[in-house]
Amino acid sequence: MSTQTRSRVPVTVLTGFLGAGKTTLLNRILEQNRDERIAIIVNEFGDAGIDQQLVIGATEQILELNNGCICCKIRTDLIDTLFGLAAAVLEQGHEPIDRVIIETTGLAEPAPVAQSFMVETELAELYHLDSFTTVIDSYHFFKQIRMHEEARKQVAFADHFILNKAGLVSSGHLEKVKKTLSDMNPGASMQVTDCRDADPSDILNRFTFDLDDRSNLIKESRSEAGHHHSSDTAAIVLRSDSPVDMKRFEPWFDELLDKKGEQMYRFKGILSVDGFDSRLVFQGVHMLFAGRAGKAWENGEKRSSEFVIIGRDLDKDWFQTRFEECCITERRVD
Ligand SMILES: Nc1nc2c(ncn2[C@@H]2O[C@H](COP(=O)(O)OP(=O)(O)OP(=O)(O)O)[C@@H](O)[C@H]2O)c(=O)[nH]1
Repeated sequence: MSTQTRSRVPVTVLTGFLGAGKTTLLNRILEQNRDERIAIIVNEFGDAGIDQQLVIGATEQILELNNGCICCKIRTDLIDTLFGLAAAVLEQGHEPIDRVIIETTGLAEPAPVAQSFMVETELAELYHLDSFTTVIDSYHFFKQIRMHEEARKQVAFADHFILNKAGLVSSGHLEKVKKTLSDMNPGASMQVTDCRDADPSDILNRFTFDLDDRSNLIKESRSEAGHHHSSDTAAIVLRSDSPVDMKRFEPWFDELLDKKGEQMYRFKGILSVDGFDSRLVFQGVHMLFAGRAGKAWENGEKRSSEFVIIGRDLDKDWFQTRFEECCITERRVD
């Protein structure tokens, strides 16, 4: 490793399809590396800032690049953010940061992130791309690579794979996932690790990413005439300031998973539930989901709910109407 390499700030990119386990892995790294000053850059698909609320233990400011995919119009925002971080240290005397971790949206193509470092030579003088770790949802893997070009590109671009959710699949299934990954990207290393227990030293300071090695993929991505997500993929955000009535929400949600689970690639919600003093946080991928009690509402704090769904053929008006029907807009007098 050259002296120049050591003096540059390492940048780790966490990619992986929607719901693969990137935020879980990021939280694990943050919990285990409390001594480091880590700048976190997250970006989300759609107009929703829920991810920021799901990242825990972050000591640093989370820089969010919203309203788009990192590979589309906001690539300039990423470059500006990285220059801004460096300027804060070099020109404004802020304490130096030890590393940057970028968590891309599950629908991001990774090539344009690397391209920023290739094109912006000044950026490459300040930062060193450490690795592109792609988190694999072992359970939904085959469905995702069959249906989504973005998932295939994330596999092709990785220099390291984390095979997550291995506990949800048989050993035979897991072997097939491994074989497919090494056929698709023979050079990348892989490990089977639950993101909740991952050892950050397996992911950070790998310095295995080689820009030259990926230059063909980067060129390919640039030469594609415009970049398109699977045309029917969209994010909808449902909001309400009225408390959610769980007696109405639960049956609707069950019906939703049953009838529209296939179309719902990813969903996350933070709800203000009638009669509960804490937020209800839930999230899922297709038909699999989990919920928990989140942060308590402060006295006098404005309570509201947000439910984000990324999927295909989603009729926003229908979802919003049905969601509002689950909320208590006025007290009924029995
Ligand atoms: N069973 C199981 N669930 C997991 C594991 N890792 C993560 N999850 C769950 O999978 C869901 C998605 O995890 P996230 O870490 O939010 O995934 P993500 O890749 O950040 O999702 P997006 O940012 O929406 O693309 C959450 O409900 C997690 O609790 C795992 O190893 N096993």
